[in-house]
Amino acid sequence: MSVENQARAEESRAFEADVAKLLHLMVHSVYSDKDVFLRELISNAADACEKLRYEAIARPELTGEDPKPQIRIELDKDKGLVSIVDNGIGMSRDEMVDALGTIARSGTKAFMEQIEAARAAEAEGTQLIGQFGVGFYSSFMVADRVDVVSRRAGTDEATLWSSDGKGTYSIAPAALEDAPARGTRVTLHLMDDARDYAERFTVQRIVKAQSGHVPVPIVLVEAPGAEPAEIADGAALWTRPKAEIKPEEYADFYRSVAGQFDDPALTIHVRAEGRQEYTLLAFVPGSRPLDLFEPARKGRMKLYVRRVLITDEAEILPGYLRFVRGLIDSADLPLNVSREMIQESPILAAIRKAVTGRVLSELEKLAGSDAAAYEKIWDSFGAVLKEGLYEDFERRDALLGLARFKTTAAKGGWRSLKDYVAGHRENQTAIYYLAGEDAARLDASPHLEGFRARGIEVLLLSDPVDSFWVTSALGFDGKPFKSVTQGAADLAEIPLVDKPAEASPETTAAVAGFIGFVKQTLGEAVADVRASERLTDSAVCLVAPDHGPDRRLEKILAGAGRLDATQKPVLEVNPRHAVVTRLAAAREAGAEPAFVEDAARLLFDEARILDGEPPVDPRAFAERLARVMAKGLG
Ligand SMILES: Nc1ncnc2c1ncn2[C@@H]1O[C@H](COP(=O)(O)OP(=O)(O)OP(=O)(O)O)[C@@H](O)[C@H]1O
Repeated sequence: MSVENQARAEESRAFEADVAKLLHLMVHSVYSDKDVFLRELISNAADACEKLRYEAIARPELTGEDPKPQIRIELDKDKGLVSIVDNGIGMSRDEMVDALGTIARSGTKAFMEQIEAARAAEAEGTQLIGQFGVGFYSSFMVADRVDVVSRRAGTDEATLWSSDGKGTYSIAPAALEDAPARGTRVTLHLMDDARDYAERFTVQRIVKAQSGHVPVPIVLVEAPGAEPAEIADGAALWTRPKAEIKPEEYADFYRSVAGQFDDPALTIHVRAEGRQEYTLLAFVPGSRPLDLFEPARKGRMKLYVRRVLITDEAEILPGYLRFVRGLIDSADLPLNVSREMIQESPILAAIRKAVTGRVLSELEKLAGSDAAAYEKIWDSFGAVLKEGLYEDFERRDALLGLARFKTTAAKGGWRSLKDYVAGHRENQTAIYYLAGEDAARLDASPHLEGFRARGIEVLLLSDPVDSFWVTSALGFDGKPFKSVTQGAADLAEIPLVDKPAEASPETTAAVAGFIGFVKQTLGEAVADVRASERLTDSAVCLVAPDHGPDRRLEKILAGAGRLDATQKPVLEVNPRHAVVTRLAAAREAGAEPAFVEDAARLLFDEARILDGEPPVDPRAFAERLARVMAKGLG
């Protein structure tokens, strides 16, 4: 043996820091339902079989005389052992070090953060945590030692990985007679309180409930030397006729394919014939997966070609549908070319298009038939779907039709644009919106006063993505989107709800003079100062100039360094407000100019504060306020 090989022969290694942390959490278990470890190991075994099925197309010698994929669960009650054995692709020594000593999956990192946050807050985190699968490491919830022996297909080397989950693992060559002829054996040395998992009935129950539909047959060997008995037939669920599949079967399959624990909110199972022939089995999850807002925005759809798994992260659906889980099985794609070539095939491009359209039309159908179920989906995934409004020009109208909004009239519920337009006021020419941080705060914004007084509904847009699409969308049903914080509000044509229609009272000469004075005083700080049409109760507010970007969008762009200088705002003054009319009258009557100037600057700062910004100069603001109050007290 060479020196180098000797050094590689047996080693003890420390887990990557994140793995150690995850293992610690696993052992001091956060899961109430420990059964999940079996599902995770079976799913890894099935993936390994499917990977081999694919590699064997180009290299049939890899499967040799044992072409039929199989997962075997072996129990040894006396010794407290349970083993999951597969004849899949197997792992080389290096692959084992990579796969079983690090965390590759982004969802797992998010999962850990979630647990830690829940623990820090001493919150009831387990409910939430129980919704996510965490892979191989979950074995350590039930085992105090895990041995993995693996032999990669087509090689004559086997490796043994072993760990007690306490910070280190060992890795060493294994004798071929101790390893499967091909594939992997994972052996769990069960903890005393987990010995039940070596019982036939327990295992059968769990497999039936969680893994009955994995596309690889599963056999059970209930004791050393016993005859293997099939407990799952490995028939791919999606190849069966829809009418024969029960909702529970779909739900089980969804859980195993999506790694979720809930029920799907929507199941789509279609067999397309004609120009492209494929089967789509897709699910909208019942709750948000943890990696939903990962910057990579990766989808998790599996791509099969005639039941051979090509990849489990195929880019089949656009980024804004990344929450949809499931698979496509195509009959037309070529199998004997590389994965990359399959993914670049024009046939797949056509399938992508058709499948995206199909998912959207199924969502629309649900919105029509069961509004409450659809709104629940919107609650979870609306913010993601809205990304499509600026990314997918072709489907923008369909997406606008699917969109739901909080509005000033919706009383906490959701409104569609169709309903908004149907309820529009006489002479109303636009769909009005207000964008900002949270819907409740938006609802209290002074900009809405004039709209409320006229019974005009305003969309309250509080998702970060809103400011992006709303400025590029052309409109809906012929009506443009218009921000209530932008430009002059031409509301004069729309009658007030409570009072008889009347023109706004003439701005008196004194008020006009005062507004001119404010403008002169503020000078370069504002683009303009004008009498407001939109205010009824508040004295002042800030708006964007007629042709400038919405003020919130402007803040986002400036924050991201994509806008050099922000535009100056327009200060709108309510000519009917008591403070304004009395200040105007006082000025006419010869009040001290310094006092009126203080008041003018205070009004500007008041408008900034209402917009969530600090006064221009907090110290000067405090001094002015003190002077004006002192004067008020006589
Ligand atoms: N039975 C097995 N055969 C071959 N490789 C395996 C087997 N079990 C685990 N692995 C390897 O170990 C890796 C880590 O497994 P783990 O269950 O932690 O996450 P994962 O399977 O990648 O994630 P997911 O469960 O989301 O697919 C796998 O990606 C795979 O490369």
